[in-house]
Amino acid sequence: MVVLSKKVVHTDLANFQTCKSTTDIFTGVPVVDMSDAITAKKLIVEACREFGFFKAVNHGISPELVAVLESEAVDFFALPQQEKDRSGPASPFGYGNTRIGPNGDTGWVEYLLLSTRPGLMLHKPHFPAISENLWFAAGEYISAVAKMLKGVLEMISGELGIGPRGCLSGLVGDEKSDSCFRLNHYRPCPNLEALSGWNLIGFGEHTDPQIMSVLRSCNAPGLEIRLQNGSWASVPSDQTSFFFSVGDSLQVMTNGRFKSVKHRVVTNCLKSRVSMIYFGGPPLDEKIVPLCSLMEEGEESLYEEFTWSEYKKSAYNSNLGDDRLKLFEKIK
Ligand SMILES: C=C1C[C@]23C[C@@]1(O)CC[C@H]2[C@@]12CC[C@H](O)[C@@](C)(C(=O)O1)[C@H]2[C@@H]3C(=O)O
Ligand SMILES: O=C(O)CCC(=O)C(=O)O
Ligand SMILES: [Fe+2]
Repeated sequence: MVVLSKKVVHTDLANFQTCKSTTDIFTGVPVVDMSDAITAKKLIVEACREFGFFKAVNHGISPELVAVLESEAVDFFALPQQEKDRSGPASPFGYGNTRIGPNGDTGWVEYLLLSTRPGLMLHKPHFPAISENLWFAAGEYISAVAKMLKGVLEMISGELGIGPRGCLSGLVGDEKSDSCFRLNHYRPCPNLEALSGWNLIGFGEHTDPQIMSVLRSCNAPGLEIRLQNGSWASVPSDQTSFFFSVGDSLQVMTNGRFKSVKHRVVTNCLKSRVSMIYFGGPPLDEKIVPLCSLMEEGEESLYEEFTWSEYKKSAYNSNLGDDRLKLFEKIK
């Protein structure tokens, strides 16, 4: 048995944030059956208004496609540290280990962050540790998930009665879209919980800056979302489903009708967790403004006008947990 002394906890793990352990499993995550399109679009809009988050089942994505990518990801993270480091440090793309972003954020996580923009995705020589099989599996997975996300955005615009067709879905999954893809690996962590009642943070609280993110993880717990009442809710893992989160850009495009969801990952001392997230972002020069067909008469934008490129730049100057939209709110 490995005994972890208090001293080790204080020295080796001092750079990582912790949070008070919660044992409650949240049972209120909205579940959307994608095979019933009429009901699905209503539920999606309701969920985006209330939680900025929902789980999609019967989504039609091949489990084999997902399993192959997961297995390639597991093999990648099992490589010797030196080998993985040859594809890093992430800046922002590439292999990263415990450092998140450029401004000193840390987490108990190692990851691979890739751009899905054709030119950047193909910059394989920069990432020598990524095998042909992993590139291929990631490419197939990204195409399938981007298509699913486009479908969800179509449903949202249909349900909200906004047009023209493709005004939302046309922004993601296109050649010019600035989307990215991330594989995260949370190693099992020292059992801090037993020692102190606190857990290590794998990925600190934040909102995603893009339009919508699509997350799939293996059957290991850890993802938490912040509810409107301010409490943290632990999302039960489900490796057969996809979790959709509203990002800051969609909050602006709906003029605050949808709220980007704060989320974080808390580590687990027993199971390692592998997650794969597709962040659907718009083209760099796209203006992020409320969709005019959604605005009621006399309604004003809550935000100053900005492009995705400006927002991204500002995001990369911020820390993970910052309220990034605050800088762009109109002062009343
Ligand atoms: C600390 C940071 C990491 C991040 C860029 C940032 O400066 C603030 C936003 C972070 C985030 C969160 C969602 C995604 O994981 C991500 C890729 C993104 O687009 O914004 C990360 C950025 C990152 O890890 O590079
Ligand atoms: O790994 C996860 O489950 C979530 C990570 C996340 O929120 C992110 O990478 O932006
Ligand atoms: Fe996130």
